Amino acid sequence: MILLQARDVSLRRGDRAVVSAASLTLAKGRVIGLIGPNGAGKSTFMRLLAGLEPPDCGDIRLLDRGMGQVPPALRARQLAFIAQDGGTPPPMPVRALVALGRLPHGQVNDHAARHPAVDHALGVTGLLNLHTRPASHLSGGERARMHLARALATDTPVILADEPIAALDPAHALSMMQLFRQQTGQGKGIVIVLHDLVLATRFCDELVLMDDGAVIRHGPAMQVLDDDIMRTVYGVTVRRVENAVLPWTLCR
Ligand SMILES: Nc1ncnc2c1ncn2[C@@H]1O[C@H](COP(=O)(O)OP(=O)(O)OP(=O)(O)O)[C@@H](O)[C@H]1O
Repeated sequence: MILLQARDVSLRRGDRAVVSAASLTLAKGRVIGLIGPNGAGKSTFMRLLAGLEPPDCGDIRLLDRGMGQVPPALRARQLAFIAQDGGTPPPMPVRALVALGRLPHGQVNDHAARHPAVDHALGVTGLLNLHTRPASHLSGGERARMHLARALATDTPVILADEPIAALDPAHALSMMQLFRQQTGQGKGIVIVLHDLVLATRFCDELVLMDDGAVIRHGPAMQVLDDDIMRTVYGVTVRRVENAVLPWTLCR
């Protein structure tokens, strides 16, 4: 079942084509890693996929409707978007902020804060011990987990996460990727913007590689990330290393 599909979407900012005829198909139970160098257009493409702004041309469908036809309240129950930089959160307790994820379901205040989905989201993101702390006091990594918890509390079939592990230490990055993976067992589809190509290769079913606004490759990681692409797109060479913890290293 296709949850989200973009076909040939483009967007200009000023006189620049920031996204050029980009396509992506997200099926139920899949994790797509959206990768590419800085400035490739990943965050802009994610905003289009999230319906936060319409493309200049091309078509985006969420479940069975054109994105423009999905009422905002329904979209909020079908798709959760975790932005790259959520900014400093308000000084409300973590639990109350995560409970805002119940808003699209019409649940507010104590009713929302006591909802089992909120406890579940706090539990799986490891935030139960911080749930009374003001959200504004969290570290960058804790904040990233809180934004995921809020998305999980909404319980949407589609999750779009823009660099959700950028601020996480290795253990939390791993557990966050495992958590995304587990969500697919519940039928969700997930698109994650990632710069960590090791984790992208390990946890994503498919990679979509952008460069200069365009999707230049998509498919299984081993097909997308060959030495030629690493050199031409990322400007690094890959050196294979025998008997090392990682079997390869990157060099400039
Ligand atoms: N409002 C804007 N006006 C003009 N150019 C913009 C605007 N917003 C983004 N851009 C440009 O569009 C390009 C794509 O930006 P985007 O944030 O989508 O890239 P990205 O792949 O997510 O990058 P990163 O990995 O650094 O987060 C960049 O060159 C950026 O400077």
